[in-house]
Amino acid sequence: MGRWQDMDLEELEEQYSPSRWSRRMDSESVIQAHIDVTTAGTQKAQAAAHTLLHVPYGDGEGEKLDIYFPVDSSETFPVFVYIHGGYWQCLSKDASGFSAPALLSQGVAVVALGYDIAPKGHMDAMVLQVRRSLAFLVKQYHRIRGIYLCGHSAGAHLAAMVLSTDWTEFGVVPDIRGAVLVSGVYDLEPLLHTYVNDALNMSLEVAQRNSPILCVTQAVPVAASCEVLVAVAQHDSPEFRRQSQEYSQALRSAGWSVSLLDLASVDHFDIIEKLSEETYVLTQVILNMIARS
Ligand SMILES: N[C@@H](CC(=O)c1ccccc1NC=O)C(=O)O
Repeated sequence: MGRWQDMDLEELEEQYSPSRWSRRMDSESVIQAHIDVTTAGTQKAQAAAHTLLHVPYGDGEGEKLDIYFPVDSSETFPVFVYIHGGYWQCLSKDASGFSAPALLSQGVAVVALGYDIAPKGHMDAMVLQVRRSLAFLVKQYHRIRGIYLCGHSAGAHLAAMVLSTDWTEFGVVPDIRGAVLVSGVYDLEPLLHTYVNDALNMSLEVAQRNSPILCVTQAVPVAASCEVLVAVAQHDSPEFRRQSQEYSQALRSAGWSVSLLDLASVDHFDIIEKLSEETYVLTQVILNMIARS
């Protein structure tokens, strides 16, 4: 595979269309199945768990989050914060609670973040929203014992941007002990030339200042205690796989503690859907990460 700069537009669009790389279903079906499975999984989780839904973390309509409490929530508990994907233009927190059953049973709370997707939301605003939602959480809930961030696809991009946050203006430094970045995009520039940018309407400047690979911060002692897991699917496109490799390397070079997880036999969608299963390798890796720190 050549450099993205040398690809023609058709090839670039193919590389940045995750659904075309699934071996399970055709493009349209795999996206529909993803929406169906994550929505149904979230409804099931909400029916079974003690929850606080639609908690506002700001004044905006889309600035809401859902909290799923673990079975025994009398003490402090670790919190798994999930940021959904959908190329910053689809999906919502209402399809973001499917991992809760597997985590709640192990004493981990789950928070599903909402943010304003495009065309209402702009890239700068989405990044600010997820940062503010974390500041809100730690100010509001004192029973949090460590935050474990997780994002899928576009959500992994937003989670990665959280890692490069200068918290001074937020009045609080969240205790982020782990980050699980699943099938993400860390350099937005190639997207400028694809259909993905039709709704986002990013300029080169916006794409660059919101590209995690261009704003990797030197790991400070507090960040060194934060473990980063960059996960990518065997059936992600070569460009998605390259982005994960390059971003994990960039973080490592800056002193972060990073593991690159190349997950076999999954694609861009079931790599995250399977977090509903307790025995799935990524679920186990996340639970181990939380248990260790
Ligand atoms: N049009 C895209 C859709 C897509 O990328 C997507 C759909 C649902 C959830 C996550 C996605 N990818 C990244 O955020 C595709 O071809 O797969």
